[in-house]
Amino acid sequence: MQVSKFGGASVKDANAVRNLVRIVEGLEKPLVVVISAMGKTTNAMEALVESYFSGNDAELKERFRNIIAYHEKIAKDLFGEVDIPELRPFYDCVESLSQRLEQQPSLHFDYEYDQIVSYGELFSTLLVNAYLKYSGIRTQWIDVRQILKTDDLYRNANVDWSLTNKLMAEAFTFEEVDVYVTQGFIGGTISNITTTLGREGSDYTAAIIGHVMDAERVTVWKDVPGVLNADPRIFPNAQKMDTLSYAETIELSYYGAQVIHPKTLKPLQNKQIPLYVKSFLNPDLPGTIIQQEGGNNNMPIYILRKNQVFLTLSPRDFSFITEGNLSEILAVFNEFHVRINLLQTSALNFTACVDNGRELMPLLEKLKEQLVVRYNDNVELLTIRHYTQSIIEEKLKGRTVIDSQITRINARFVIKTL
Ligand SMILES: Nc1ncnc2c1ncn2[C@@H]1O[C@H](COP(=O)(O)OP(=O)(O)O)[C@@H](O)[C@H]1O
Ligand SMILES: N[C@@H](CC(=O)OP(=O)(O)O)C(=O)O
Repeated sequence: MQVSKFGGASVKDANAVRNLVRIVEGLEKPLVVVISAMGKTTNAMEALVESYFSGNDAELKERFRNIIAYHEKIAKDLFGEVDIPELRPFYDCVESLSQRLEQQPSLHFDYEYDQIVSYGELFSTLLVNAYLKYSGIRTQWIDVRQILKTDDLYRNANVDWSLTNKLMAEAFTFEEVDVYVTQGFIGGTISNITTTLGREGSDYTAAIIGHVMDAERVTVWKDVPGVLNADPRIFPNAQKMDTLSYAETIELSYYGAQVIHPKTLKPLQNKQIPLYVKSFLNPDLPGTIIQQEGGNNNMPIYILRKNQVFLTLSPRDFSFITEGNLSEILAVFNEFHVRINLLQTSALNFTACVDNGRELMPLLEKLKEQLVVRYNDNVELLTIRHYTQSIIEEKLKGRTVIDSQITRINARFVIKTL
């Protein structure tokens, strides 16, 4: 069997869904199709959670209406009308979200987040499944929360592999079914409480299913021709790489190349399942193949992480940074779920480049209890893999460098945002 994952951009409107159906028609069966929320729905869902949590009722209602109207328009464009039995499951799901939003939130933000944001994937899979069926494909919709089991670390849940193995093998039998349609990004605890796997986690879901079901291959369908040596939105001359090793790809995603979620590679590498990154705009093109032995090219690769904050922490009493206080500082970052993208230490300073998210301010408050905290926001982190001196000079021309870290393969620079 195979697994194909379609991200938000590939289901952003009715034409995109029709294109997905054409691709699915052409793919070898049996097949599991993993789908993300439509377009930018997860961002809209996050905004909905903010309104819900802050108790802003007017804003909540407005945001809810907009999300439903967006999905309804896609349904209307696909089916011509919305009052049809095929769309019943979708409307039941809308009703269930509406009822949840009527209730008072608990005090647990991450829990509430997962319960609400997960509707993005439920809506998209219900609509796409209805349209695949309507187009004559033998599909079945699967609620992934019943078979992808996790712990209850909301917003960043960990997979329970043995339970997931058992439940997926029981669910994906392919009896009178050619294509299962299921959700990326979300899972469920053993008590059936919804969890999520971390933003952009649908690639990871495809890899989990591929691993558990011993898939021949996993394909992620993107709006780019494959993995490029840079983000084409930032570096327009970016070139596609035909093959990559798992190891090189995991490095790229670790440093922040948005195209693949970093957790995706391990489940595939462990079973030597090839990962294809292909364009849903040009499905006949070969894309990038990621497997054990990738191409042996040393093409320079550029990864720019935007919206970073550069932190400098120093002990209050001039005591120097030791292994002991280092481990305490790192434990605080871990506790607040703030990922360190670049780390350096000196006698008196601990410096780190981190994402500028909602967890940052509470983290800084906690660190200030023990340390002097200084920070510089509005910075970016540029990583150049397989660099040369002339490439560094070219890319840093006119930029203010705040910090740098150079190893044999990577040159990394914290630079001021232009
Ligand atoms: N090295 C890269 N190669 C290809 N695309 C990249 C790279 N780095 C960043 N991107 C961006 O990743 C986007 C695709 O990934 P993503 O938005 O996560 O897709 P999806 O939401 O469909 O899974 C592209 O539109 C591209 O702008
Ligand atoms: N919808 C989720 C999961 C995801 O992976 O989406 P996409 O495949 O569109 O990046 C998110 O936006 O985080």
